Amino acid sequence: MTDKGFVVLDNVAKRWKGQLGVENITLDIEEGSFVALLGPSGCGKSTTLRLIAGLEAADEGHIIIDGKDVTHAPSADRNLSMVFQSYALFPHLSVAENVVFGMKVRRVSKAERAERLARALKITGLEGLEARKPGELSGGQRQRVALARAIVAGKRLCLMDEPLSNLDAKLRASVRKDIKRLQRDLGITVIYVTHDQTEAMSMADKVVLMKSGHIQQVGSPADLYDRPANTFVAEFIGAPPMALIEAPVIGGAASSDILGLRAEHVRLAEPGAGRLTCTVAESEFLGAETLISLSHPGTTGLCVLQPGLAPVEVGTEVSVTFDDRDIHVFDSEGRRREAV
Ligand SMILES: Nc1ncnc2c1ncn2[C@@H]1O[C@H](COP(=O)(O)OP(=O)(O)OP(=O)(O)O)[C@@H](O)[C@H]1O
Repeated sequence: MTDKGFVVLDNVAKRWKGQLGVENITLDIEEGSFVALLGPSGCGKSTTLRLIAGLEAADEGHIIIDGKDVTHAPSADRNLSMVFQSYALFPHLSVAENVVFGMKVRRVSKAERAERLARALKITGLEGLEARKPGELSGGQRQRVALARAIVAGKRLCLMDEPLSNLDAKLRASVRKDIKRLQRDLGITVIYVTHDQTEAMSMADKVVLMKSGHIQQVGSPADLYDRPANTFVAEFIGAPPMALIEAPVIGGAASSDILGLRAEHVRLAEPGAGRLTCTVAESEFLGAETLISLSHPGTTGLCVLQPGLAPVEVGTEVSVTFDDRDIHVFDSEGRRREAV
């Protein structure tokens, strides 16, 4: 275990009546970084966040925040703020009252409240809206109020659980940028739960990808994309996900290895001149390019990207090729063969 990180989880586990929440969670989070907990529904993201927040008690392991063992400390003693997907705003209070509410409870002086409120409203672009009630705001504005409330708390650690999930795609993209900018400008540490890989990949310095209560890989977005630790990571990260191919399909020799290929590394070849002959299963025009999905026995998710609108008919045969250096190799258990 290292004691260097700002937030350290050492072999943390949580179970309910024997049912697994999370297990073997070991993390070392640097101060000032943006860490995304990513994974499919039920993988343990929220449980991990709630353990850090002190909303759940760990059954095993230790949680350290800013050098202090808080494993058994109540939430209020952990010196952090939280933002949830539900906004959790008081409907009968104005924007300003919602933002300063926590400070009032903590008996922060009136002058300081006013100063921190003005700063938070400016940072979140809510100036002029302070007298409105949450019901008179858009979803994005409400989410900004929740962010402003977390900012005025002035904590160095902010935990966010799917804060954008109630917003439409366009708003999500813009609030995503706001959150990232805020985190950078304020220099705070953010631990952010999401099931959306675009959100995690675009915002985080470090992504923690989870599955069934266990961490699969911790790394930068580029690490996860370029050097997935196993086939789960390979198929979870990237749109389209990495194609998986049984080794004998292209290798000739019988092997239980699984090979991975990203769409951008697959090229169309002259008929019969490529390494695989596949059938076009689907062709999707995405605007700048066309995503052509291919079917071939022993492969899943094989596809090729063509610039612009590619005139390829579903059901036709195409030959594809790729370079050996772009092939990822996983063993029969799905683990990456080279060190990650
Ligand atoms: N209070 C609880 N009692 C029993 N089991 C729970 C409880 N909270 C969570 N779990 C279980 O723990 C596992 C992890 O749940 P968790 O909510 O952390 O997942 P998640 O990745 O955040 O999922 P989602 O994206 O759907 O919110 C799940 O199997 C869930 O059913």
